[in-house]
Amino acid sequence: MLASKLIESLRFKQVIPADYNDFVVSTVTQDTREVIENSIFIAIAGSQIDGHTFVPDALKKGAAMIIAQEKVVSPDIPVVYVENTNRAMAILSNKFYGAPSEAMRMIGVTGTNGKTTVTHIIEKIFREHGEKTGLIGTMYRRIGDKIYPTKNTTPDVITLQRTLSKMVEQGVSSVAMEVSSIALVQGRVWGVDFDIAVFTNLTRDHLDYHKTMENYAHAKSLLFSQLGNEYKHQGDNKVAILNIDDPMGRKLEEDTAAPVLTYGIKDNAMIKASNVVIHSQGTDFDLEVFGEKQHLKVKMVGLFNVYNILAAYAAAYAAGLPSEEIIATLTSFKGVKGRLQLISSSIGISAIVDYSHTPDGLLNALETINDFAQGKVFCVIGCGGDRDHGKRPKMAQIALKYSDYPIFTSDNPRSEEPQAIIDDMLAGLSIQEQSEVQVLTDRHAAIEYAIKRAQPNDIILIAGKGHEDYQIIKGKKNHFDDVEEAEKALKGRGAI
Ligand SMILES: CC(=O)N[C@H]1[C@@H](OP(=O)(O)OP(=O)(O)OC[C@H]2O[C@@H](n3ccc(=O)[nH]c3=O)[C@H](O)[C@@H]2O)O[C@H](CO)[C@@H](O)[C@@H]1O[C@H](C)C(=O)N[C@@H](C)C(=O)N[C@H](CCC(=O)O)C(=O)O
Ligand SMILES: Nc1ncnc2c1ncn2[C@@H]1O[C@H](COP(=O)(O)OP(=O)(O)OP(=O)(O)O)[C@@H](O)[C@H]1O
Ligand SMILES: N[C@H](CCC[C@H](N)C(=O)O)C(=O)O
Ligand SMILES: [Mg+2]
Repeated sequence: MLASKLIESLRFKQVIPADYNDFVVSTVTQDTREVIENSIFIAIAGSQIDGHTFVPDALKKGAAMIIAQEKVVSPDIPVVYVENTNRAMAILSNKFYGAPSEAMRMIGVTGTNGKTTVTHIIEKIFREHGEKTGLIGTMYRRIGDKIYPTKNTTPDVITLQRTLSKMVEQGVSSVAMEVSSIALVQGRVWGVDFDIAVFTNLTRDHLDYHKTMENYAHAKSLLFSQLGNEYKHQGDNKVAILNIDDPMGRKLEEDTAAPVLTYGIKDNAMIKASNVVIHSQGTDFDLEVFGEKQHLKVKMVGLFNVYNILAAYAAAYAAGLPSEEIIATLTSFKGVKGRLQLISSSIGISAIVDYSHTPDGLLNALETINDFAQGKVFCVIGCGGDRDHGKRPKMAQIALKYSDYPIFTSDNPRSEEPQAIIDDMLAGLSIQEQSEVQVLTDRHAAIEYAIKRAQPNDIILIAGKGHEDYQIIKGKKNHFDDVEEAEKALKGRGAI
């Protein structure tokens, strides 16, 4: 595509010089490490560094045009000045990659907890329906069966549009995508034409970034306020899917211009679960769709997973898939790696690896385990470094209240001192309560300690890291896998 054609999509701009030599754009990028001959380099004011300082680097590597919002010195190539380079980046990358989201059914899932789980269930439903699917989220980007690594839950807008265009090329028709609050604020999904937007829940997380719960809630609401405002194509069928047991779900009903499909357990939702019975191997409940009831036995455990299942059902229902087909997938779905992942053993001691790294996630995981535990419950828990400090004392209180043996350890301390993070956790407890906690900064030692002390029928929840196969200590990333650690420790006790 010619540069002049591409930048036509930026309505308000100043191009200096106006009479530049046109060229065929090789790529659009915000990162000088990706600049090649004839690239357009977009300078972004980041949280660490100002991308405008990389302009000389971009020139050296062959950039042929710069998009900037601050004055830059570029004697040889044209500079396009815009008000906001983040917005320009969203517009340009969408156009450069041929607006791929418009060619597929896009399902965006937002909320504090459950995004990864819900997107995986949705993906599975559309796959079993016979479609080629795409998945974008915390664990990876997946096109059909091929997995690509990811840095962010919701990628930057260029990586996102590039991924979507690859999906279109490869025949993907439905995409399930996690949309994080941070991505919404940073405009990483501007220009993405969502058909279905799903809200799971809102509880405390990411306050290091958003500062207040109001900002955090506003961020989540952006997915819904962006939905359904333009009914530009005939047959446009936008739907907002909302958990109305969460006050934020009710609020979003007012924010969105799209038709709403509600789900929940407590209130009178359109898609509703009742008579929920949780056991260690699964959950039974009645699914009511507009009043029509049927009994379901699913393999996923826990009340929160009933919410995740309702959300996924609603998304597939909104897309017009037959109910029997959706239910067939829901009842066979075994769950997602690192989400209440059970490691049972021949000695009757079980470990459960779960990605609960928020107060609400931890509370849900422990309440679920307490529902079916026959013996004692151990809880190995730490909190991530360089993240919201406020959640640390809260998670400590929950671990103490809902487990018999809380063991405080490290999650990913990142740049922080491991003991300092644990001290923040302990600060949430009284002196008496602190004496009831075992502290072992080394996560390997903490898991081993819990498994060594456990008796048959006891359950050890290893919380916070789920699918992660690494641990970041003092900025260094080492291999670490909670499931492997649990299996090793169980073997050490004679389990086969
Ligand atoms: C705080 C934050 O959101 N940071 C994101 C942001 O980076 P940044 O603003 O810090 O960028 P920067 O390092 O200051 O660089 C500024 C600019 O200079 C450019 N640059 C930089 C170096 C260089 O040599 N050349 C160059 O051109 C960069 O490409 C960038 O355009 O933009 C980057 C590209 O889009 C993101 O990868 C990065 O996410 C970092 C890795 C991160 O940890 N983000 C977390 C907080 C996050 O986004 N989490 C959410 C939620 C997770 C969940 O709940 O599941 C997520 O969606 O992942
Ligand atoms: N609907 C839910 N409500 C509350 N807690 C949940 C729900 N679903 C999952 N959880 C808990 O939260 C943890 C994370 O789940 P999941 O990975 O699906 O969420 P996520 O929103 O993708 O999280 P992240 O923002 O970290 O990517 C799970 O391990 C579980 O303990
Ligand atoms: N998406 C979340 C994941 C946290 C996982 C936890 N293990 C940690 O490292 O804090 C974040 O980046 O805040
Ligand atoms: Mg996720």
